[in-house]
Amino acid sequence: MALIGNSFKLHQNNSLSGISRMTQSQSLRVSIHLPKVVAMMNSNTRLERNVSVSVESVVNELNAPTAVEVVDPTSKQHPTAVGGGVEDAYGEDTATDEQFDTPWSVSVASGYSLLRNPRHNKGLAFSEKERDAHYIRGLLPPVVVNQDLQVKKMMANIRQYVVPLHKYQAMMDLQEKNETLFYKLLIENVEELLPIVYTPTVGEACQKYGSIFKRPQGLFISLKDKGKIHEILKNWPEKDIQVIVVTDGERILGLGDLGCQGMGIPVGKLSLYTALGGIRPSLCLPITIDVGTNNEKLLNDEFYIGLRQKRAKGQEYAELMNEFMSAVKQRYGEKVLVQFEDFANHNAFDLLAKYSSTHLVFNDDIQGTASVVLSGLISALKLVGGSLADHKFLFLGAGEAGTGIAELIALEISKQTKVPLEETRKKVWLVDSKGLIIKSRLDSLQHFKKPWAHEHEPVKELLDAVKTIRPTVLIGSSGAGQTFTKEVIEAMSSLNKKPVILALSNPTSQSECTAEQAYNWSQGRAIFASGSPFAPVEYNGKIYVSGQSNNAYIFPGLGLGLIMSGAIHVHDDMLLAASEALAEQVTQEHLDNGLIYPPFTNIRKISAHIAAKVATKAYELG
Ligand SMILES: O=C([O-])CC(=O)C(=O)O
Ligand SMILES: [Mg+2]
Repeated sequence: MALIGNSFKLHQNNSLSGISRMTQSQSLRVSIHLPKVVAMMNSNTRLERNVSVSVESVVNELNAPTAVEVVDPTSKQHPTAVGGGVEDAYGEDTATDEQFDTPWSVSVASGYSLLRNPRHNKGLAFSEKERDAHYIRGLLPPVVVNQDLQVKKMMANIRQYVVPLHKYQAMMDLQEKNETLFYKLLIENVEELLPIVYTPTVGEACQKYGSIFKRPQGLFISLKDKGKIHEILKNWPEKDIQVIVVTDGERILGLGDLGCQGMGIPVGKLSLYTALGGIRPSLCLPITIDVGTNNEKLLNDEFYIGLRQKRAKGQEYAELMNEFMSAVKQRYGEKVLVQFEDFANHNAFDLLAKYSSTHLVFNDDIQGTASVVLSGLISALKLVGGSLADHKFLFLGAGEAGTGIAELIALEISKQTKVPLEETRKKVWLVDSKGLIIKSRLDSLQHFKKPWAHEHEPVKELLDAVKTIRPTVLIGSSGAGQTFTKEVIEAMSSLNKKPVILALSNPTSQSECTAEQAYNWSQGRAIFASGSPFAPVEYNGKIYVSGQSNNAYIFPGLGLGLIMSGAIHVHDDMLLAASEALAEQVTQEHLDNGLIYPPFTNIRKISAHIAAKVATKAYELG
């Protein structure tokens, strides 16, 4: 691995792709040295042989937005020959494509076009020398400013907007004009800007995507493109792609079917891959698969940007997805990571089951959310006491997030106690729209709910389920806002000294309860976290700061670890490793303040830790 053994070299070429494979015996050292590698990816320094990197530099370097290629000089191949996520040192994963087959060629922008190229434009930060070298003298006013001043000005502009959607639009405009500045802004102001480029504002942006649409972002693949998907991938200007986030827009956050307008989600998720995980933007590809929408409002909206037809399903849907998945592997190799995002339950589980053995895929809503919640629970145990096995979990919502989290909890208990999974699942109960999931409902249950059907009398309402199951942990994954009522939280508080309450649904409007409600109704005793952020709450003269239980803590680091290690499959143990790595970042001070997640301000360091643990696990797994 890059820096181990001091026999490697870093080139200033903005890429992760040169990280080469390691043997299994080296895995121990990965866990120690990987953060250094992560740091190096973000530095612009050219490191020659025998350079050692201090641990402090990791944290410093993580704050620089651009990435650097890491190359193993012992490898014969040049990094540009890479087909997938890492250098193909063993010739295993060369994509079957001809690489130079697009009908146009890429040239380095200069002059006027350089100023209109978001990837290379620096605006007023171009130096005198650069203005001469790139033929832009005269195209800019004389002043030369540094990036810090640019950040200061942009933040002042953004703060002037009162409406979050306007802030979102300003951020998207910046991404279109000066990508480097966009990421610097996001990295340096992560807590302030995350709610803008991500949940909750991105939800509203998707709802209004057609009417605020200016320039296309990402790649749109629709039913009309059947048989041509591979050609379409070639139209994308970058050939070396390492992460794809794809949606079909059928279940955007808790907002339902937004069809083609779901594109805001892959775009937002991938900007976090860069800002939170240090992955170079050009390696990231947002994709929306448009198979129609069942959202009547959108179908009748004159500004709707997608296909005006009902959703394709069954064979037609499966064939398009299959063509897509094959084309992706053919074009980018077996090490390209595909993150499924915001698919509806009925497709999400099937797609994951179908492609997890042939592709490097994970479903963020099932697995990413599970990993972040498990991590929060590991930390919560330090506040409430006991081991996971001592607790009882009740979910409202038995879809992707609910059953995904439930399974990871049961798996972790099983690992800790050596009790079979079938038994540990009995610690976990789920309520769906028809009530408690129980044995007598087995025949009519969707397949992903069946493992959670335990022996019990029918219970219709959540409140009654709380009273009869007597959970210590209540988790909302229903997509339905205001479902943790005063009575529900009071019941949880009468059963538990410190009830653990997680209201995971996004955006804020869909949250099962607000932070204020959780603290007020539990008389300040709840250990609370939510999917979308809430401002601190004052209760009885004390300030309560709640954590954000959102998969954004996990996917950038998980993805980075997968890419770095050259993994070709995602294993549940990697998700467990990510959970533990995140929980390790929660300090006593955080816990003393009731926080079960570390603040987002340190997210790049946190992602580096997660990546290191995930990569270590990948090597352990062979
Ligand atoms: O996007 C988010 O904030 C978390 C998530 O995956 C979802 O709610 O679907
Ligand atoms: Mg999602």
